[in-house]
Amino acid sequence: MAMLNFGGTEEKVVTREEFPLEKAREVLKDETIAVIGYGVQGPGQSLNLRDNGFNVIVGQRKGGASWDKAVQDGWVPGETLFEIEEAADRGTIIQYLLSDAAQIEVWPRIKPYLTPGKALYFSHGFGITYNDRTNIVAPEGVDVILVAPKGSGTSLRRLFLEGRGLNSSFAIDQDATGRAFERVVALGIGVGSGYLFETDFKREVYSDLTGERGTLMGAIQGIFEAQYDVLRANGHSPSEAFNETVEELTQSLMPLVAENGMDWMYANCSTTAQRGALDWKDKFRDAVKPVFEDLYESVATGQEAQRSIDSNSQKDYRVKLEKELKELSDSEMWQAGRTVRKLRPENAG
Ligand SMILES: NC(=O)c1ccc[n+]([C@@H]2O[C@H](COP(=O)([O-])OP(=O)(O)OC[C@H]3O[C@@H](n4cnc5c(N)ncnc54)[C@H](O)[C@@H]3O)[C@@H](O)[C@H]2O)c1
Ligand SMILES: CC(C)(O)[C@@H](O)C(=O)O
Ligand SMILES: [Mg+2]
Ligand SMILES: [Mg+2]
Repeated sequence: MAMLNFGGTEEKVVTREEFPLEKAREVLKDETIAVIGYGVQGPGQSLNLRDNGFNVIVGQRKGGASWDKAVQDGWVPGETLFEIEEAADRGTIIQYLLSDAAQIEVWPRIKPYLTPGKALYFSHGFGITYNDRTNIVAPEGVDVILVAPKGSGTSLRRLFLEGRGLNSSFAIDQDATGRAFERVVALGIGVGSGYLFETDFKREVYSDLTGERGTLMGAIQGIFEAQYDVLRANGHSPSEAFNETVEELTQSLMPLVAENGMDWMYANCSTTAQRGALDWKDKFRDAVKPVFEDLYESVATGQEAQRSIDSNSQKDYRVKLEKELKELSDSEMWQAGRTVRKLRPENAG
């Protein structure tokens, strides 16, 4: 592992230069990787692994949309696509990529196939960290490892096809074979990661739950709504409110921030924007920091995990969820967004 300096703190990371694909293929040459679940991460990881030359099979319950998608993606029933139990039986590495709620339900059917020497792989620390609530406890003889891509499975695949990669964290919870490190790093490279940084299951789940509830999704939507509503309440048109809140951010500023950092953006906007952004950023930070502290506390006490488990186990949860998602989708802001996206020159006509 390479020691790199991240703003003054030294961290151990794995890069593709140091651990190239050929090395990953060599490490996993005798393994069968069974990807269980073909939802969002399942397709991204399994297709990248397959295209990278690894021996991959998919396990998915038959008869639903995910099974059909797997067939469309070239997985062949009876050859590379199986029911969950059969794939778990055939795999030497079991990538457990069912939804976190389904992992709890299906666990008793997976456990018998975790014979000594196999590896159990997760992309989230949820099941293991909160095992007092999930009952997911791996047998002693198996490696328990994690590669968590920091982004959607959809982007993992898209970036791979563009010759790019999403960064991932990796962790080892149990090294039964002495090979857990080479296995986890080889898998991290194989699924199409950019660089890999080290974590443990608990820190992965705490940071991931914070991030998705915070700046990645929860907080950003809250900020969008607040600004959009204030602009609309003050007589601005939906077009003006949407462009000033979302479209400019995603189309113009964030690609520049991705390339160069927000520090560069602050140095490369108008002097008027620069003065205002410098003056207002601390007010926003001070307003939301207590919310982030509450959020982290709620993650650390297990309250967020319990809420997710309880919600997902309700019989009518799907119906209620659809209703909540429809409200978001029907909001004026996201309706306006659909019109704005249609009007992008690349989509128009
Ligand atoms: N969605 C992402 O992009 C993303 C990103 C990073 C990490 N993760 C983690 O990866 C793992 C997989 O997440 P996902 O979002 O890809 O999952 P998902 O919600 O897309 O579900 C995956 C599969 O689970 C199957 N499934 C659901 N309920 C089932 C049941 N009761 N019995 C059998 N199969 C069932 C579905 O058919 C689906 O194909 C999770 O641990 C998640 O936290 C997801
Ligand atoms: C893609 C995210 C939000 O990063 C992931 O953590 C998830 O749970 O879907
Ligand atoms: Mg997550
Ligand atoms: Mg995440």
